[in-house]
Amino acid sequence: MVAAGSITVAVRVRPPSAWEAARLPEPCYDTHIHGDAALATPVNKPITSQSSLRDIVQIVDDRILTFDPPETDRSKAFVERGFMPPGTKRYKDKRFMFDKVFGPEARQVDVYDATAKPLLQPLLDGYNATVFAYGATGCGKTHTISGNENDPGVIYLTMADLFQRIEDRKDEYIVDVTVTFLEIYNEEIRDLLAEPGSSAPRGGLQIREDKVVKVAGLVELRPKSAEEVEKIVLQGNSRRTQSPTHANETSSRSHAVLQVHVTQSPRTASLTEQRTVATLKLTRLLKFSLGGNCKTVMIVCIAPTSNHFDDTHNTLLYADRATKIKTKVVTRNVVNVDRHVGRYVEAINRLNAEVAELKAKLAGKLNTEAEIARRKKVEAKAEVDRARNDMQCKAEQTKASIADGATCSSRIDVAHVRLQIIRSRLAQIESQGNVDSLPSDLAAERELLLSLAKPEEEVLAPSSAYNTRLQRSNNSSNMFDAMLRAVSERRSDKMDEVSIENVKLDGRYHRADIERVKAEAKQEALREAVQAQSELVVNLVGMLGRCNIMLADAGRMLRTALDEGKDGLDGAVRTVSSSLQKLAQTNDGAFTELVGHCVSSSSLSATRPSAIETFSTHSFSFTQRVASGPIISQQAKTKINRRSSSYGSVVGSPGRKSHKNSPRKSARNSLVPYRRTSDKEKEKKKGVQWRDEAGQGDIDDGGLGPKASAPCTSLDGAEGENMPTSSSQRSVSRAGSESEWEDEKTDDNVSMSLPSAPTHDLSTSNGLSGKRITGAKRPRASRLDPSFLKSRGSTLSSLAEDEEDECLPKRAGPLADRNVNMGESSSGSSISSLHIPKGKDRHGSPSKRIPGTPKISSGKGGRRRSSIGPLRNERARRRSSLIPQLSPRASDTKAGSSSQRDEGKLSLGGPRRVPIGNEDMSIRRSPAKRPKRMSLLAPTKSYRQKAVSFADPNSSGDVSFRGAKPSWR
Ligand SMILES: Nc1ncnc2c1ncn2[C@@H]1O[C@H](COP(=O)(O)OP(=O)(O)OP(=O)(O)O)[C@@H](O)[C@H]1O
Repeated sequence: MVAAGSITVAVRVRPPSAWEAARLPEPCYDTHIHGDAALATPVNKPITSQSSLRDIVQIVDDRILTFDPPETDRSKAFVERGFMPPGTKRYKDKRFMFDKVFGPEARQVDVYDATAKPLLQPLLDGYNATVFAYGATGCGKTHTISGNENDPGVIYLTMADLFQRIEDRKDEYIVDVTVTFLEIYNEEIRDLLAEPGSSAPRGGLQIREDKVVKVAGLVELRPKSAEEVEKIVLQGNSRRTQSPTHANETSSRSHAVLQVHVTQSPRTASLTEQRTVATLKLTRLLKFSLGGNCKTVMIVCIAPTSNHFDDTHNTLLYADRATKIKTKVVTRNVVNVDRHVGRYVEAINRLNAEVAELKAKLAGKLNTEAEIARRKKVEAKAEVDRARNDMQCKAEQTKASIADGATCSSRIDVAHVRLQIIRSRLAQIESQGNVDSLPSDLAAERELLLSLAKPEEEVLAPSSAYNTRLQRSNNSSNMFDAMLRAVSERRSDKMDEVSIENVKLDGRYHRADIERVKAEAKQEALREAVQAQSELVVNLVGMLGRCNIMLADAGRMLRTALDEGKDGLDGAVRTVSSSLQKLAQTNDGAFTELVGHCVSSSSLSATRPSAIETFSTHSFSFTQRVASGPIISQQAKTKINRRSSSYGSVVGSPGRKSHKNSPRKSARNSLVPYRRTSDKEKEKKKGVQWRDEAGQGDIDDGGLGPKASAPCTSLDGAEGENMPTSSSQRSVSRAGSESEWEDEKTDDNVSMSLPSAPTHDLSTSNGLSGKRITGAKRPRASRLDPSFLKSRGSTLSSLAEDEEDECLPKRAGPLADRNVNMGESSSGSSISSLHIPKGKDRHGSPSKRIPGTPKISSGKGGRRRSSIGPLRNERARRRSSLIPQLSPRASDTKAGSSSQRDEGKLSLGGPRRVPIGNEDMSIRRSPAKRPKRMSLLAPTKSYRQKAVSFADPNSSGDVSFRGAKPSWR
């Protein structure tokens, strides 16, 4: 409800017409009006005496005007009004104030904005509104309300604005607009929208007044736009009754009323519909529109010149009085329409249509939302795929480089470790005095170590290829990390949280994958290094072991020859010399291949002290286990370190007290890192079993007796009684004793220190399995016995004969030559020995026992177990320390019998007798037996495939290491 108020009164002063302008004394207006109502440029004409008109309206501001203002020029005032007695008011000089005053220059839209426009919103809210023009003839009412095509008036501007607002609220309301247009002339009402010629009631249309004033029979039109309304108005105006007046050639002689009915109802209609009804437009007819329940605007039109002096004066007086009119409270026209049952169908249909319309809108909206969600999903997936591809491509690009870097890193680490150990040993050597005066062996070792260090130093050099590749790899790794970071943290409006998380996860996966590749590359590089190192160790151990055998045999041979007298000494010396020379050459070959340097060139200078004279023991110890195996307890380690001063103790072993008395055992233990404590008892037991089973056999101790030290001589050939008792010396004996190469098989010491290393086929060596005589305290058959060597093809003899025997295949490599005691002996020794009749050699000649060699006993009572036979009896076999074997099967233990031995036909199938030696052993008991032997000396299958034999094809057991060339650099 709008509070009570008054009629809004606005005054519009039209410009002077052309006629008026011609009679005005001076160009006091910017524009003037021609007879056709067009504005014309004023003519600057001088004030003349013919000027008969004057301006009677002076606009003070937008709300105040002065009617008939006084003339400031007194002479001119006298001319205009003549003599006026004193006290008489020559001019009206009356000031009026209205709600709005428009001057002649005001545009149509200015008038609309200040008058009709404020009524639109109340109209749509259900309030009545009326805009009407008031004024004398020819003062501009029609121009203001209707206007013309070129300058539409308030009606057009109002309707245009109304339809626009209806359009804006059409989703909420149903708005119905109807228009009627009538004129009132001579108290008769004529329908201006009725077609010409249509019948009209005599005396005009009738006004019926109930709650509202209505004209019966009026044509109602429903325009949909302002343009339609404009056409309606122009057409209606053309049908108005016109008659020229003195002031207006086209003067409308009637009052025209354009009524616009706006009915508005909400779209959510119910059984009771609430409608707002409002009516807009004009003049006398509008009883309820002027002083009733209506918001009214009166536009007062006046002429500016004295030609309409009285009309203007009266109009202003009337308008001034209109401002004093107080309207009653304006209420909103709300009508509750109770529908008739018959209209329910209409309402339902409308509602159904509305529901369908809303459903369609909702479906469209849902479809749109679904489409948007789908599109976002596709875009997010594309973004994720792009990120994944970026990471995948980069990972593929850099994986190889990063893996290569990891390999280089491992190799550099290995070189570090190697170089550290080499330098440590060098420091030990050099701490023993001036390098120029070092004994020849130390000097040779030093030179070897220097050569060994050289490639490692090259690897560690900052400009080395490994370091360069490592640096390159680090760069690639850094770039890869940066790329992962960038992609993982890439922000895109197209990706949701899940997509971002997926990309991050993918980044973490690639990072982990790269780490896996690096770890695998490192592991592989380290594995290769360990493999190369293991092969080297195995090869060197084999080579060194054989050297020791050679040296021990040489010492023994010389001692024996010395005991026999001068005749034998010369031959022995020559043999030993030749063999040692050969040994040194082959070792040099091996060293040259291994480290690129041989030991005999510079270190053996005449100025240096001879190693033979100066050597006492090896001065360094091994602190690392070479082989894998059970972890040695700290206590055991302590013992090892305390004891392991021997060059020969290449493998740490738990110390045992029995080593003091059994250097061979210590040697065995040095290759067996783990033994159970029960071994001790078994060793004792085995010591008893050295006698033959009949208890009649002599233990061939070489005359030294049970208390003699092992015949494992030191390098200077010292015999057991001269063996050092210190731990280091014992170690030397452990390494240097031939007996340590004997095969010892016990049930509980099968674990070996080098179980997986590709071992050379030492089992094929004639001396290690079949010919070695076990028993640390037993003097064994000397291989230096010329006849023995000749007949058995033993080490030194074979080497000595190598020079003469051109038929022997040449060793292709230095490491192959480390089988210095193989050669032809392996091919025939064990086999031929099997059938040696008692007292005869392999060629059937009567065997001649050489002093110092074990007796080959014959007969029951006097038979001695041969310590040099290709096959050993049970005791000998059980003491084979270097050849771990599986426990002999029961069948093996049953196969042999004392009777067989009594007959001198020692069978491979004898009790606990295991054939060790040539693979092509013709009397091999059973092929199925051989794979059972887990001998260190038995090559693994893979190694066999790699190995190439350079031995006599007949000596199938002589498998050299040529094929297993060390590659640890
Ligand atoms: N503001 C104005 N600007 C320009 N021309 C105007 C203006 N007002 C009126 N006129 C011109 O004056 C003349 C008379 O105007 P109009 O016909 O509107 O008068 P009226 O008040 O309607 O007269 P009647 O009552 O006789 O019909 C017309 O030619 C019209 O074009």
